[in-house]
Amino acid sequence: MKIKNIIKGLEVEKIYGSLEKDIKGISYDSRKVGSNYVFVAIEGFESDGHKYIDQAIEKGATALVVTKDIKVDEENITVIKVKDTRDSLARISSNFYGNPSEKMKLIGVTGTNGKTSITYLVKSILEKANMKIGIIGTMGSVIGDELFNTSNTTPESLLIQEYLYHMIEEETKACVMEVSSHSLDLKRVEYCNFDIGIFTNLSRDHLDYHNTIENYFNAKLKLFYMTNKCNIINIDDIYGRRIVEETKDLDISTITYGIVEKATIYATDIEYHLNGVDFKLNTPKGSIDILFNIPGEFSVYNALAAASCAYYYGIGLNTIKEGLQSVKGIKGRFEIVPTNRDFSVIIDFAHTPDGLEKVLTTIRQFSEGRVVAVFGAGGNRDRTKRPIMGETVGKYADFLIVTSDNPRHEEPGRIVDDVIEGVKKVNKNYIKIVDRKEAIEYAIKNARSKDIILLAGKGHETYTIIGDEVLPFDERQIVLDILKKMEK
Ligand SMILES: CC(=O)N[C@H]1[C@@H](OP(=O)(O)OP(=O)(O)OC[C@H]2O[C@@H](n3ccc(=O)[nH]c3=O)[C@H](O)[C@@H]2O)O[C@H](CO)[C@@H](O)[C@@H]1O[C@H](C)C(=O)N[C@@H](C)C(=O)N[C@H](CCC(=O)O)C(=O)O
Ligand SMILES: Nc1ncnc2c1ncn2[C@@H]1O[C@H](COP(=O)(O)OP(=O)(O)OP(=O)(O)O)[C@@H](O)[C@H]1O
Repeated sequence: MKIKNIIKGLEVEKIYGSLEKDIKGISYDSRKVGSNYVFVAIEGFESDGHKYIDQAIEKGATALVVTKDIKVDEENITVIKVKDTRDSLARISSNFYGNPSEKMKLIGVTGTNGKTSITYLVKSILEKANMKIGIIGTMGSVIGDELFNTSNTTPESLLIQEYLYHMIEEETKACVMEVSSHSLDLKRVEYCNFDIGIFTNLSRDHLDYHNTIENYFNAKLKLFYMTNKCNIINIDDIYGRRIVEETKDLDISTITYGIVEKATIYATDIEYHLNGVDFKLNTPKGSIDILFNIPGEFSVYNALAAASCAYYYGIGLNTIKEGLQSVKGIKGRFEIVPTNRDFSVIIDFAHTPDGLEKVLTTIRQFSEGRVVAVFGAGGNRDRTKRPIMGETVGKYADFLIVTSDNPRHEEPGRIVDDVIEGVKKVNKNYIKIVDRKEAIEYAIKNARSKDIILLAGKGHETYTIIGDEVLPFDERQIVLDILKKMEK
């Protein structure tokens, strides 16, 4: 594609050199530049892409997108100066891949908790309506029948556009994408043509990045100004109500969902049990009973969000029911590990104070024995939430084993101590076992009849991150190995 076509719609300050060159690819990482590429120099948090321009040229870049004045051989290298290279990366990536989001139904899901769960529920319902669906999110990206692992929940704009392009090639009709607050702030989803935006909830998280809850909220709010057709909002959440208020003059539809406040789509007759939750799904076009296989009130909210999306697309109640009921579980979300013992083990991805509260209150509803929590907090991520997580778990669990969870570059024992600060305020029944495998072993070896052991934080992850190393760590397998060892 010619440079002049790639830069269509780009807000350009200055251009040096020819726009007639053919471009074979785009990269914002000098190490990944190939022959006849555009290199986009980004001023990041750790480093500055402008420092790597020589390397990018050596590797074959023939065009540069920059924010700073630079000196290069203008005969051979085209230089495009812009105000914002993250925004420009999104624009040129979308152009390069033929603006794929305009050729499909794109659904964005944002909020602190529930994003991944909702993407899988939406996929299940739309598939029952015979639509081929792609996913972009924490558990990787689903394109056709393949799963591609990504390190971010919402990848960089270049990768998003590339994935959407491949989805179109696979004749995918819709894509449901988790939209993190970081991605909204860092313009990864700019120029994505969203049909629908879904808001789940907002609670304390990522303050290492956003500093204040208000900034965090404002980042999320951006999505609801980007959608073209419909915003789907959890009206029981205080921030959900703010989004409805702030966007009320936009020329798009709003569907609210909830259990408490008056909503367009709502649940009644809710009956909770350990293996799921039954409820009546009410819509302006009628009601239907749902037997949902993931327990907890939070699951009702996730199901309502997915049902609202399907409802907007005119999918009938019976198909919505079929789609919701055919989800037997989502990996690492309230996943019950089969132990064949008189105690239970549940793996759950809860890693925020709110997520932990939701999963523990759900367990509390059915527990006949003790609730034992094995959990920790991630390293190099929001430190302020650690004691709050500790206090939350301290409130709801009978016994706590505080351990590691992806320490990254931090000293694991110190992270555990940060969590224990909060635990101590409300509960004295805890121990510190920094090694997570040993912590799980302790919980299982000391389990009593009817105990429910919650392994919180890792969810679907089958690895642990220590320093820069990603080491195998599959809690399902670890539990089974410990049980086997105990049989000997
Ligand atoms: C804070 C943050 O989000 N940082 C993201 C950001 O990095 P950065 O801009 O700071 O990059 P940098 O290291 O300073 O480098 C600047 C530029 O120089 C380039 N470079 C660097 C070295 C070199 O040799 N050559 C070169 O060209 C880099 O490619 C980059 O373009 O841009 C990078 C490229 O897109 C992202 O990978 C990176 O995400 C990091 C890995 C990250 O961990 N982000 C987390 C916090 C995140 O985004 N999380 C959210 C939410 C998850 C949740 O909900 O829990 C997510 O969506 O995943
Ligand atoms: N609607 C919800 N409200 C509160 N907690 C929830 C909700 N849905 C799920 N959870 C809890 O949060 C955990 C993470 O759920 P999920 O992966 O769907 O959220 P997420 O927003 O995608 O999180 P992340 O972006 O960090 O992956 C679940 O394992 C569960 O404990």
